[in-house]
Amino acid sequence: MAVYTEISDDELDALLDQYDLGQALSCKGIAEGVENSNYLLHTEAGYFILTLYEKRVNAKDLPFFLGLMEHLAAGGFMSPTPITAKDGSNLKEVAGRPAAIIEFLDGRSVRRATPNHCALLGQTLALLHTIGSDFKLTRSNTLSLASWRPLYESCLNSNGSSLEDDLLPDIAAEIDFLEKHWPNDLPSGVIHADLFPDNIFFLKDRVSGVIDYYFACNDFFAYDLAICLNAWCFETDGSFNITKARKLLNGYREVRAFSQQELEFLPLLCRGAAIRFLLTRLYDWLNQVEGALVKPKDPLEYFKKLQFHQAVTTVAAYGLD
Ligand SMILES: Nc1ncnc2c1ncn2[C@@H]1O[C@H](COP(=O)(O)OP(=O)(O)O)[C@@H](O)[C@H]1O
Ligand SMILES: N[C@@H](CCOP(=O)(O)O)C(=O)O
Repeated sequence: MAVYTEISDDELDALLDQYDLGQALSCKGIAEGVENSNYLLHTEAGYFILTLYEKRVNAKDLPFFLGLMEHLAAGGFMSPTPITAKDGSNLKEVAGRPAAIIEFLDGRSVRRATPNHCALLGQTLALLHTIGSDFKLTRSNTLSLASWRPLYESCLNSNGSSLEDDLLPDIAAEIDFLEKHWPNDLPSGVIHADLFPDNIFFLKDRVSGVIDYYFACNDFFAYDLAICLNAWCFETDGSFNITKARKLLNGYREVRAFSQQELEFLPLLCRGAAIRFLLTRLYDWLNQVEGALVKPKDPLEYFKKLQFHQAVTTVAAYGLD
């Protein structure tokens, strides 16, 4: 359960006094997520998500994240909208943390994605890129290439286990490689940057919600695809499911066409996406927050994904001709 910050009844009442949502009927910590504290808030006006922003979220980025959610929803995308308080703002403070109340979306994330879910994911991602393209605010990707070496170095300085130590030379070599070969001119715009299966809700055969915009930024569209290939197209035994990859990529290009260059760079972008999640997971593994109700994610899973992409030479490995 990701709850780093507890809120008292008085703090909750004081927050709700600032909204037109009536009194709180219940407020329960949510048993998913790793980044922020999330509560399922039930008030006289209905159900909402109360999010308290934690360590990785810089308060100065919140207008970008909350504004993006509003922009996407206004464009017909299935993003929740932040709720506006009586004073017109959508950002408040609770228990010393920045906080927002967000529209609750129906639907469920899938535990075992099928190829059909991957096709819907591809269409949805391309829709997000298209609708997001005229969003006026910008935010650079603070977890891209430039951040990987400092993140790696901070892992070196932690007291890790011998298992992590064994990986470190390979990670260093990979960062060297990525620094030499990372592209600097691919089609770019607003990307989600964390579109894992827990961040999409489905209702029957359609996508009913896309949540968790707290890594969203401006970066290569194809990097977002690389993140999704990693998060959705490997099975629990570590094998790569080429059918899911093909469905994801074909679903995407039904809505937005790839350039030849994007396809050529896809294997490299997948390596970068694997290093990004490997490093943040490793960092979190080595720096667990005492007393927090959260289950850290496995960094090794992303080391194995990295090894798969290191052996890829063309997009044929991802199911494309
Ligand atoms: N708008 C929403 N509607 C319904 N449930 C939500 C919504 N936002 C978050 N949740 C629930 O809260 C969980 C954690 O949210 P998430 O944004 O992924 O947290 P974190 O930022 O910590 O990763 C989700 O898995 C989902 O169960
Ligand atoms: N998706 C990341 C961790 C961030 O999790 P989320 O709860 O914000 O989706 C990972 O798997 O490492």
